Amino acid sequence: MVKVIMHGCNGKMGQVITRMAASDPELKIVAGVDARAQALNDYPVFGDISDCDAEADVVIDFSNAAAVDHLLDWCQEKQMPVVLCTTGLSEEQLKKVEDAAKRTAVLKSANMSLGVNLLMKLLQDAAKVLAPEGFDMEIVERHHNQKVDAPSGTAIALADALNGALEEDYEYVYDRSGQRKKRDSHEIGISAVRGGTIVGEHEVIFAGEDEVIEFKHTAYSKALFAKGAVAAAKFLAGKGPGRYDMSDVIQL
Ligand SMILES: NC(=O)c1ccc[n+]([C@@H]2O[C@H](COP(=O)([O-])OP(=O)(O)OC[C@H]3O[C@@H](n4cnc5c(N)ncnc54)[C@H](O)[C@@H]3O)[C@@H](O)[C@H]2O)c1
Ligand SMILES: O=C(O)C1=N[C@H](C(=O)O)CCC1
Repeated sequence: MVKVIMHGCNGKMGQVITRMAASDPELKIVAGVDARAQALNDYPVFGDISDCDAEADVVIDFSNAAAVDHLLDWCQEKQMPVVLCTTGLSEEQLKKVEDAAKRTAVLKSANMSLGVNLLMKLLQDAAKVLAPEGFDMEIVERHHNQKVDAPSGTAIALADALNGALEEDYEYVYDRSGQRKKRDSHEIGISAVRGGTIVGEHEVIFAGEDEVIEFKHTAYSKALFAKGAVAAAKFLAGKGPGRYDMSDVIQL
C-alpha cells in the first residue's frame, strides 16, 4: 500500500485524485495539505506542509507555483519523494527542482497523460524531418477560464521536445502583437486560449510550402491526469534521489 500526502488536496485535481484513491486498494491518501480550509476529505488536512506529521511514502502535488519552493525544501529535508505536477514554475524554481533531486526522488511532468507523453516522442521524429525542410512550428493550447498560468506547462514541454530534437536552437515567441516584422524561421510560436470548461487541448502545427501537418491532443476529463499521477506515485515510492519523468512510468 502506497501512502500519499496530497498537496493541494482541496483543488480541482486534488479532489479528482481523492475520489480515484478511494477505490484503489494499492494507494491511500494519509493526509492532505491545502491553503484553503474546507472539510471535503476523510483524511486529515493541514494548512502547511511543515505541520504535516503523517507517515507517508510520497507526495503528489497539484497546487500553485508559489507553493512549490516551500514544498521542495520540505521534501528535501524529509527525503520524501515528490510527484510534481504544478505548472508555471520560474527558471529559478526549475533550477531548485534539479537541486532537490540530488537529495530526494523528484518526478516532474507538466502533463501526466499517456497521449501527451507519446505525442512528445512523435513530434521529435516529425521535427527532425520537417524543420530542416523549412516548415514553421506553432503550438496552440486551449484551457478553462480558471487556469492561472499561460502558456500551459504542456505547451512549453512540447516546444522543449521539438527544440531538443533539432540541431539548431529555436526561440519561443508568445506574442506577436508588438512586432512589425515577418516571422523568423527559427521560432516556435506558442499561443494560449482561455475559456469555459475546456479541460486541455494542445495542437502542434507544422506549416510548410503548400502543405500543413497538425498533431492534436484533447483531454476530455481531469481523470486522465489523475490516473497518470497515481501511477507516478506508485512508481516513485521507495525510489532514491534523482530526476524522473513520465517516460520512466509509461512504456512509450
Ligand atoms: N501535470 C499535469 O498533468 C497537470 C494537470 C492538471 C493541472 N495541472 C497543474 O496543477 C496545478 C493545480 O491545478 P488545479 O486545477 O487543481 O488548480 P486549483 O486552483 O483548483 O487547485 C490548487 C489548490 O492548491 C491549493 N494551494 C494554493 N497554495 C497552496 C499552498 N501554499 N499549500 C498547499 N496548497 C495550496 C489551493 O488552495 C487549491 O485548493 C496547476 O498548476 C495546473 O496547471 C497539472
Ligand atoms: O488544467 C490545467 O491547469 C492543466 N494544466 C497542465 C498544463 O499547464 O499543461 C496540464 C493540462 C491541464
